[in-house]
Amino acid sequence: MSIAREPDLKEVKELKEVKEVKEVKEISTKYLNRDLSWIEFNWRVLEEAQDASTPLLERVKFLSIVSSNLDEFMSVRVAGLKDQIKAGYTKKDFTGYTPAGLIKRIMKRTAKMVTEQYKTYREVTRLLTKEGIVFTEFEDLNTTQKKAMDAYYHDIIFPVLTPMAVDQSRPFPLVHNQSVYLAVLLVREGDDPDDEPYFAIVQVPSNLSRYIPVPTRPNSKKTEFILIEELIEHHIESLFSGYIPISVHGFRVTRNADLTLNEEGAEDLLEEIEKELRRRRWGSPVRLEVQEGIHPYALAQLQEEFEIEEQIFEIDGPLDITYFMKLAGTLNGYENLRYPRIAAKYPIEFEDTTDFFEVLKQKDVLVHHPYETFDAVTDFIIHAAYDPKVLAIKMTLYRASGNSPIIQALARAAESGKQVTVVVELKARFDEERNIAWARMLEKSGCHVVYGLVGLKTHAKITLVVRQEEQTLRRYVHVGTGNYNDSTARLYTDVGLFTANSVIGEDASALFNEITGYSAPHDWQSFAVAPTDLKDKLFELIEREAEHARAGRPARIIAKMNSLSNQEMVDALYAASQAGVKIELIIRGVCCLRPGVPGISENITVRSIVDRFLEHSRIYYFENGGLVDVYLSSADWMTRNLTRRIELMCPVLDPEMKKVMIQILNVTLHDNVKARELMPNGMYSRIKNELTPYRSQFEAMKITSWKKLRLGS
Ligand SMILES: Nc1ncnc2c1ncn2[C@@H]1O[C@H](COP(=O)(O)OP(=O)(O)OP(=O)(O)O)[C@@H](O)[C@H]1O
Repeated sequence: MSIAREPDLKEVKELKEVKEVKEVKEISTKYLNRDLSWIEFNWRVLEEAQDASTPLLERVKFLSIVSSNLDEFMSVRVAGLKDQIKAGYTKKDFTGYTPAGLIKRIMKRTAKMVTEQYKTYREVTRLLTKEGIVFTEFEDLNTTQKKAMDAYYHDIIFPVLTPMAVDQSRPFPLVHNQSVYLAVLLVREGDDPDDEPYFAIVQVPSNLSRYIPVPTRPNSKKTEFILIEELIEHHIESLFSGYIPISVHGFRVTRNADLTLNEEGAEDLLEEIEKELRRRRWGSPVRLEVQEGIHPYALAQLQEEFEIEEQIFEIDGPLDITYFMKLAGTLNGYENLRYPRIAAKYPIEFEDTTDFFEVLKQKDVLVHHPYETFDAVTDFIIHAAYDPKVLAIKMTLYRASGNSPIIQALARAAESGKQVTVVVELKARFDEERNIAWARMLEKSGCHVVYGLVGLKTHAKITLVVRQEEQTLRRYVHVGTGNYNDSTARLYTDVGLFTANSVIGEDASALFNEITGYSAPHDWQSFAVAPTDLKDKLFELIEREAEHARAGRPARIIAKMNSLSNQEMVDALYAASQAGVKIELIIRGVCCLRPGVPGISENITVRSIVDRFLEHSRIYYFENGGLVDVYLSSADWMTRNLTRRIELMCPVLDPEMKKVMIQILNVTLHDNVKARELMPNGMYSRIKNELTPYRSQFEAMKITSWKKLRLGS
């Protein structure tokens, strides 16, 4: 008979460790990690670049997107984790990772991704060569071409270059964020070549094109280019007379891009942001990319300067291939290597009229971009700006295009005496500078420019037009899931609702009053707004489905968004799944929910579509026992959207337009070509079924009118 005894100290420790490991396992089997999930998203983008059925110049674009996505990920997410490590933070997140553990996993997976990306780069450039688009090395040019490139170097490049020596008297110069540099090792003429080399860096001018067109060879149809760094490298001696270059390799540093704003203490937010933007250029280094084969001495110099030991990528190809986007966009001809131009339709409701207001008095209009043109939105705002009966226009601006016709219309409206209020989000990441310029320009033309609420980003996309009609004032509203940006609206899928519904109009007024004034949180009639009540409203809607399921009534949730990473939202969905609700999630990017786990999430499926257009619309469907509710929203189900931003969820009340929203979801759910399903292990796999191939974005382009479409559910 064994006698029970207290475990000794060693055993207690072991037991504790086992328990901890078990807990971590339990936690990590329940949730997927946000950053690792993001990496899987970027792999899907890379797969578009690898897909032989993607037109060649589109593959070139996808390669560029992989790079720019990775740049942002490093400068924001990895930078954040490094900050946490520096601050001694060792707690695990809800997916079971400590910052140090997570960074290790991230590095392993991204290193593999970059290797794969450059393999694809080589394949794509090989295919481009076959099509007559050639990146040439200097040595392969003919005499005439060499002469032309010599002249280009001496006349255009050389005058702007600055060789920067690094020695005892000249410390390492400040290296710009994400700019390509050359690291040069030299020996003095006449010195022993085995002496310690001299070290210098040269910035590749970022205001000159990365690729330089080379004159065409006789009787050739080829379009040839040479990379600017190749030209500089070839002429490197011109910068160091009396010295012999022994090695030249590119490098690039990515810095922490987070703004640390003191919004409370800032007297002028605009100036505070400008100041921070200047500081951001010198944020701490988070990643070092070097060209493969870099001399160990040069690498050691860089490592020491940037204090980077782990986040180093050796690149077998040109650094920073984001220039591929511009190249693919500006190459003349080669239409056979691109997706055919999309013939975006004008929404039929507005087709035969110039009076938007008259149409909207009769019914709501829902538009689906880019299949229906964003011109309808721009025209609506221009129409409002010129309409003598319009008294006021209020609008939020998060990211506008370079030469935005909407901004011009707002300025014109203010100049003609209308009350124009624009909530410009100065903190929209990477668009801060542009937004500051807009804000100044709009202010000059007489608009009331508001920067939103302290500590919150205004991410809601809404326009309110107030119009004098006979004896009454009528409100017209546009609410969207995408930015008021006519350029990205051609590439991103989004929905927008135009309505004269008075309930929505009153809520829109109240929302602007909350943002621009001192109004207390509102009792919304139709909206749900973050950070005050959107999350609770979503919980309520999810729980209502669970109630329906428990009572045996029809219960189903379909939610389309870009990312799902808020733990409480994931838990709410798990609970609904366990109550028997059928949940279909269409999530393009990050998803922390692990679907298909028995007892936790077996009623949940998650699919992701990465295709020609960036899936961007946020649409939420609740079956509600048969009395379906459908919403559009600016918010993803991420903590930042639900707690640190002003976000909006608006119901689609018009029954016809509700049907349109459901059709959009149906079309998306039918995809069995570009859709991938998230597996319980966190990996994505292409949907395999016996049905006829159905590529939702291509089918959507064929739809002449979303209003007339009927699909089975
Ligand atoms: N077809 C595509 N597939 C995948 N990624 C794409 C595609 N087109 C563009 N992108 C990338 O998507 C990024 C924008 O995605 P994101 O969801 O962050 O948009 P956003 O407008 O910033 O979103 P938000 O509404 O949250 O502000 C771009 O920077 C671009 O690199």
